[in-house]
Amino acid sequence: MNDFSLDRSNIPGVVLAGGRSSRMGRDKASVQLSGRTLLERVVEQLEPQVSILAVNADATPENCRHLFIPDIVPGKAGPMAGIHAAMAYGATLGGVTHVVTVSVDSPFFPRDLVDWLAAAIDGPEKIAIAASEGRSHPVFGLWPLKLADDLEAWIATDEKRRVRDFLLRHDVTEVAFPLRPTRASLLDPFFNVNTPDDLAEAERWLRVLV
Ligand SMILES: Nc1nc2c(ncn2[C@@H]2O[C@H](COP(=O)(O)OP(=O)(O)OP(=O)(O)O)[C@@H](O)[C@H]2O)c(=O)[nH]1
Ligand SMILES: [Mg+2]
Repeated sequence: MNDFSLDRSNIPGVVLAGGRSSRMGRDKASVQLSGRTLLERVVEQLEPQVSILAVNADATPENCRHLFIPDIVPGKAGPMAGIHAAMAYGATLGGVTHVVTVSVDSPFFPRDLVDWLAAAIDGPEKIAIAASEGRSHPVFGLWPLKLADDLEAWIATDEKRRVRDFLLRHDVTEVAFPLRPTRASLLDPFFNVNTPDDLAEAERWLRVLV
């Protein structure tokens, strides 16, 4: 019998806001979507879902008013470096087993993200990852702190450091989220703002949200 029970009241949240933003051409965290930065929107969406919130990147984002945790692995090593920093941060807090991560460039992610990811955790080494429309979104995950050492070793040796390759090593559950009804068509809640065109599309979605 599995007697592990995740403490839902003690899940820290980390916004991954690093990377190159090469497709956007400027730092995505400080890009404005209808008068507010992507970082502010994502922080506001995550804050009520977690016990404490931190912002992570390889370098401090502009005008960041939140608790900031830098990547420990240097050199813009990719999202897994941010997830590693998030795990290390979780380990500095008492009684934490899992930490949740979200991406700074997905402003419409679900308000019940953490509840549903948490419901899928049935062991201290289980990872839960979000999915929609049959695709997984592994940057939206609930990560066991127990995997921090394995992740650190993997980052040091894996050349590509793809999130999906790390997941292949571990016990992972995908949690499928529904599309969000709007006044227009259905919105994928994990819609990702990578380019200036995506930003214009996000502005259009904002106008039809209900
Ligand atoms: N901490 C940290 N986060 C990262 C790093 N690289 C990407 N991310 C985050 O991972 C998520 C997915 O990033 P992408 O949109 O794939 O890539 P990007 O580097 O931000 O942008 P592109 O250069 O256009 O690919 C976002 O939340 C990024 O902020 C990194 O080196 N460190
Ligand atoms: Mg992206």
